[in-house]
Amino acid sequence: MSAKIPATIITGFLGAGKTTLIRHLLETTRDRRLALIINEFGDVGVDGEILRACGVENCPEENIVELANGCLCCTVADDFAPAIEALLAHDNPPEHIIIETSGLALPKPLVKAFDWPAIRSRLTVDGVIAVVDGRAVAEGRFADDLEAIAAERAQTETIDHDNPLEEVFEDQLACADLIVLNKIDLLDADEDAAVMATLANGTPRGVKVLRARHGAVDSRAALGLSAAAEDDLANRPSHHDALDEHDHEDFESFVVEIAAAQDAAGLVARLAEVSAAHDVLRIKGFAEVVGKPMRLLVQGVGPRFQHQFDRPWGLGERRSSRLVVIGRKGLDREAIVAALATR
Ligand SMILES: Nc1nc2c(ncn2[C@@H]2O[C@H](COP(=O)(O)OP(=O)(O)OP(=O)(O)O)[C@@H](O)[C@H]2O)c(=O)[nH]1
Repeated sequence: MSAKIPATIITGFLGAGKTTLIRHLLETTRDRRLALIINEFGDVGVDGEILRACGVENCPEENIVELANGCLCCTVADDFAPAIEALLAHDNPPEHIIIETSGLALPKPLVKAFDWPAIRSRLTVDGVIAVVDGRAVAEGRFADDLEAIAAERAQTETIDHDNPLEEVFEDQLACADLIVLNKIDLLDADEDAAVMATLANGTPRGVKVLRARHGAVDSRAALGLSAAAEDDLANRPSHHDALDEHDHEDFESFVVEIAAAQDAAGLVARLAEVSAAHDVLRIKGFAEVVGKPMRLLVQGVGPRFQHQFDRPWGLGERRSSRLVVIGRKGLDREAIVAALATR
């Protein structure tokens, strides 16, 4: 039998920089044919679009698969396994598969899926990479007490689920074989040192941390870890170990279509305002700006927004402004839609 194909699972909280890291890996990995499986929360394929736009030779379009129906780990039989089958059936099957999980997904159930006979016989988890938003951690948004949690976890089977955001973040770190501390350009030296210390305390297995700006890590350090994570599940504690199925109900997303914006800066200011007022975690999508031949890519992570014109609208392409909004369960959808509709 031929050797198993390695798969790298990229996890990381919403907006941490997973897509940016993958883009960098696509552009800098020359020695093997890659495939991508992208799992997004919400049904606007923003990450898929960004990655397809790279147009790299060693990862042709037919090797980029988007699975937008819910979380990969819950749709293994229906979506994930068939997607793998299809990729491996290509004339030139990939030599390495990169899987981007949605920012709210727990990585461990996906690693477990590699234990399925049909997958296990052909693939192995080369490594789980957790991308960390350095700015968010510096602001104490996810990592105040990783050490305490690790200690508590060692003593008790389960921990009360009173903060799902932290749980997702901690599960991602606990499952990682490599941590990429991203967005260090947004940290001063003291913050950088503090975040590094927090991560060192919060990773039980002494996992290596690579620091990065815009996901720029050496692909030789990120791919080829040979971790065989599917054989090492016991060392990857999860808040959800006691549950058969994890719950996705803590978060929700919806897509909102708005009118063309008068100008890009105005649109972004409005989005930032709405995001802050309604405690939105993530907004991303493409928008039309009146009089502009190019479409605008808009990305917000909490209060920080970025925008750029990413490509011209195609001939005959319907110009629209569709944004996916992601937040904790209970988002005031009506109010958000109404606020975004205001010009
Ligand atoms: N300043 C700064 N911004 C970054 C860096 N890396 C990524 N970003 C920006 O952060 C935003 C989110 O990046 P993505 O790569 O889309 O993050 P993601 O983890 O794929 O997001 P989801 O798939 O929505 O969870 C984008 O606007 C990026 O341009 C970085 O190192 N520094």
